[in-house]
Amino acid sequence: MSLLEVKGLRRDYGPLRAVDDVSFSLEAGSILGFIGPNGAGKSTTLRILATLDVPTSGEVLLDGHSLVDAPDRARPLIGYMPDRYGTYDDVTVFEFLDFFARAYGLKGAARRQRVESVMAFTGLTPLADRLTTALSKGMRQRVALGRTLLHDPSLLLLDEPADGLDPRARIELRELLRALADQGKAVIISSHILTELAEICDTCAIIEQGRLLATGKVADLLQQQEVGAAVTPELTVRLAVGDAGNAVWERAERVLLEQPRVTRVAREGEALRVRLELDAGAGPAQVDAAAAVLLAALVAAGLPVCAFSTRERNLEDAFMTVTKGRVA
Ligand SMILES: Nc1ncnc2c1ncn2[C@@H]1O[C@H](COP(=O)(O)OP(=O)(O)OP(=O)(O)O)[C@@H](O)[C@H]1O
Repeated sequence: MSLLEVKGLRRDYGPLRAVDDVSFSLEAGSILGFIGPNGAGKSTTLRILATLDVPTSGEVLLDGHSLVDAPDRARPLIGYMPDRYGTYDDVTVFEFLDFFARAYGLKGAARRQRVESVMAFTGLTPLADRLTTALSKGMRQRVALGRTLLHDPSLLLLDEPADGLDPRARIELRELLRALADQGKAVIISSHILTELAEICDTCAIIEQGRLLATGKVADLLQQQEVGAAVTPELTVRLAVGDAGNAVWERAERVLLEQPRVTRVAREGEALRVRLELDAGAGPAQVDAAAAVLLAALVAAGLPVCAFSTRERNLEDAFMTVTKGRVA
């Protein structure tokens, strides 16, 4: 049996079905990305998994304990970080974590040791005596993550933890989450920042309007979406235009739009983004062949191509295909 089993979860708010027949399972040591646009039902699902809300119907088993029938048994196994978390005024990082360690019933030397080990893991030790209100968002978020780790839970539920973090803090968060998974914890992380989840997660669940549209390993999800759906790779073309101006860019756009597989050309700063449409099931070889035709056409027209690259299909493309582009 998996560490977490979610079966037919539903949550109605009056006439609104916020979560609609959601089922998935999660193994210890793995990271699941929960992707969906605003209002998709991510927070509601995570709140139910955190035992802060009860489902209208369905069942959740955590290590065999029902979250619905025996939430008290399951709670010690859960660490939950909501999308909005606060800290207290006039409290240092150490005091904040120590306060929650007391709340978890840790005592004496064991408590101090636990707080110190959580601070060391999250890189907060040098900031132990800083007021939490004086920290950057990335550091405050680490304090919040540290708080969820104090009782050494088996399942971590992190609601949009990467939201508002700068790129460096995101990379550091990713490394922390990977280390936690390596310790055997199961992690669910929700986000609408798709590309970032692709690098963090082992598996992904795409949710929209309360329903799971696709679940699976990130690599399988990408491959599945390519089978049966038209493949729409993008190319980036840069021209050594210098001061010659718009005429050259416009000529390049015209040449590209005359090519059979090109569906869209857009100028983005000093580059052209070119969208191709290939037949269902097309692979990297077909993308390369189509790209070679375009490059030859540009060069034959005497255009000064200085860079030309294809973009790999990523999780964002899979998401757009699954949701049929209804959401951004
Ligand atoms: N307590 C509530 N009462 C009524 N409706 C609610 C309640 N909580 C959530 N909803 C509605 O349920 C739907 C799902 O909301 P939820 O917060 O789970 O989405 P989400 O995917 O987490 O989105 P976001 O990224 O915006 O937080 C939304 O339509 C929301 O308005």
